[in-house]
Amino acid sequence: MKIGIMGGTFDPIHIGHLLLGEFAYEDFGLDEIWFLPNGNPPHKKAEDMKDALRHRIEMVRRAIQNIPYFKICLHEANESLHSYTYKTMQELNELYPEDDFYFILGADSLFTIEHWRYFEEIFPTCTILAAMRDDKDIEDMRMQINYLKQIYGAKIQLLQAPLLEISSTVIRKRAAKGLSVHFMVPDAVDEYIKENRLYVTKGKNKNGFRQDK
Ligand SMILES: Nc1ncnc2c1ncn2[C@@H]1O[C@H](COP(=O)(O)OP(=O)(O)OP(=O)(O)O)[C@@H](O)[C@H]1O
Ligand SMILES: O=C(O)c1ccc[n+]([C@@H]2O[C@H](COP(=O)([O-])O)[C@@H](O)[C@H]2O)c1
Repeated sequence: MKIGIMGGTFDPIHIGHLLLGEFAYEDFGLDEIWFLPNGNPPHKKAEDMKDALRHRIEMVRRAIQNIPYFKICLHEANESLHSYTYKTMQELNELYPEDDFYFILGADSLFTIEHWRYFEEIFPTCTILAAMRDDKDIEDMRMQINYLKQIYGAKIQLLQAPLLEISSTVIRKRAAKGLSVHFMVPDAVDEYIKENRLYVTKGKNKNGFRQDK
């Protein structure tokens, strides 16, 4: 099978993530997309992420529940260990030797990938599908893709999905102010955020969720 891996913090999952999954699925003829919530991402503050994993996972579950080719992969769902993409991808290749993996990411991730742990070891494990995002224009993307291909022998393809200026940060900020996040997240996620009062209180709330300034 051809499996797309949509890795993220998903704090919360939003329609930008889902559209990347959908376009990767169609344009590259993938069989399944696995949403991979990271447990304890090394690049985000541990104290900010504490206790939030359960909610992040539940929001992913609800967002994808009616789409048969979208699955959740809990390989990194461990709060007490840092999750590193090179390690996860090596392990997924060992667990599923018959399958081909496609790691889906946005432009911001493509431009910082050289700062990831043992990033060169990611390239033999998958094809990267890189989508445009925000301020990066297509020429910058093409140059970065060619650079990573030439220097590291990476397999990278441009993923052409609709440009959406949407981020989990904006959603958290709006929810914190009591503003609507309707249409930015699926209805089931919107309801979950409201029911659990995620992102709402001043300082850190009882769920340990981040509060953005
Ligand atoms: N609107 C978007 N367009 C393209 N790529 C996106 C978009 N939102 C997220 N991504 C990509 O999805 C992956 C997971 O993103 P993540 O879960 O960190 O969401 P985020 O919106 O970037 O979160 P935050 O605002 O908290 O940093 C990353 O590779 C990121 O580049
Ligand atoms: O392995 C690393 O060092 C590493 C550093 C930064 C990000 N990542 C992965 O990149 C994906 C997108 O990350 P993020 O921060 O945008 O949610 C997600 O799967 C992270 O685990 C991985």
